[in-house]
Amino acid sequence: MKTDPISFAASSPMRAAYSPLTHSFSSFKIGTPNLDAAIAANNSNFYTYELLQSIAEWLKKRVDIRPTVGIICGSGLGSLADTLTERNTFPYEVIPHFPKSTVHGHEGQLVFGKLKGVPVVCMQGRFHYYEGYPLWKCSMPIRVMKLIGVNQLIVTNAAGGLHSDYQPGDIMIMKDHVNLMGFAGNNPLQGVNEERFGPRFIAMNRAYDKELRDHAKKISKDLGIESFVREGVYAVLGGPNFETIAELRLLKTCGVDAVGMSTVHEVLTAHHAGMRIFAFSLISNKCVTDYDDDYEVNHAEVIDTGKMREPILKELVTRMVLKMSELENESASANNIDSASLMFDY
Ligand SMILES: O=P(O)(O)O[C@H]1O[C@H](CO)[C@@H](O)[C@H]1O
Ligand SMILES: Nc1nc2[nH]cnc2c(=O)[nH]1
Repeated sequence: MKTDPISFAASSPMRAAYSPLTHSFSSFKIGTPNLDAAIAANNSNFYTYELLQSIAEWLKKRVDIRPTVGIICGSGLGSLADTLTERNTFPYEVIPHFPKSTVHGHEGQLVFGKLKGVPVVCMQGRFHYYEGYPLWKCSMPIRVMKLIGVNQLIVTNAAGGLHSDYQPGDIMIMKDHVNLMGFAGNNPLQGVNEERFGPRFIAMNRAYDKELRDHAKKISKDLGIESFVREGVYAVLGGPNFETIAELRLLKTCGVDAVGMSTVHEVLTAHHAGMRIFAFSLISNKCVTDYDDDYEVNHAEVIDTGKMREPILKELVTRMVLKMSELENESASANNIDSASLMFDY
């Protein structure tokens, strides 16, 4: 049986309707006046598997490169995509059904190309909840990437440094997150589950791949940048305002090291789809937790820190992509050996 939202709604005696206003689903009994029209209108806001497949096919028809690694560029980090060769760029507004990027420092385009010969696809600009998009819409490109063949994802963001030792310009490898929006009942995986991507309930303790984190630490040593590479916990808030002092003090007592307004919805969607994930924050500003401190964070500073760290981040991401490609080749040949030995067993 198909499990996409529209066929589910059509086959269920109770029907689920999505409200774009509250970003929530509600159930109605069949026979409610105007229900079919309401369902059609509301569900047209939800991407079915088939619609996502059609977006992936649209892209595949226009580009020869078949990437297995995806990269999401955070605020001020879009230049990571400039390193790509054999580039093929699609502004979001030309891709069918894609939202538009509205934030300064997010170019708003999908870039296919090669990094030192490895095929990759880059989101040069992402979607945030505060732009007015529900989380499932913000993370839709991850599912499109999956359907194109991406199974490893590098997620980057700019974040405020809450940990007392963190300085602007530090790089924090994400080992975990606190999903504050999820605490409040807002999650990109809400609604009818699409089993073709992943199961209804997912464990999160291994979402941030340990092996990839270890490789990133090793690469940081090789690059001589280990003195400003940290490992920590990121918390997501809805934004667009930066945090109050009281909020930051609360988060600090909860073990949060860095604060941002993105990434978690993408990680949830990617992990649900079985992707291997490496994520890091560029600490773009300090978080003020002292009422006597007059410093005020601003978005321009966030972007400037990204520019300042551009060369080293490009190098880190390039080396991680090469490592991820190597790991994938190793696991592909291990699988071939496994299936060959199975053939002998029989
Ligand atoms: O998380 P990214 O997209 O890097 O951007 C971060 O920077 C912006 C605030 O300056 C917010 O969008 C925050 O989430
Ligand atoms: N929420 C939040 N997001 C950010 N993005 C960059 N800096 C910050 C910050 O201090 N707080």
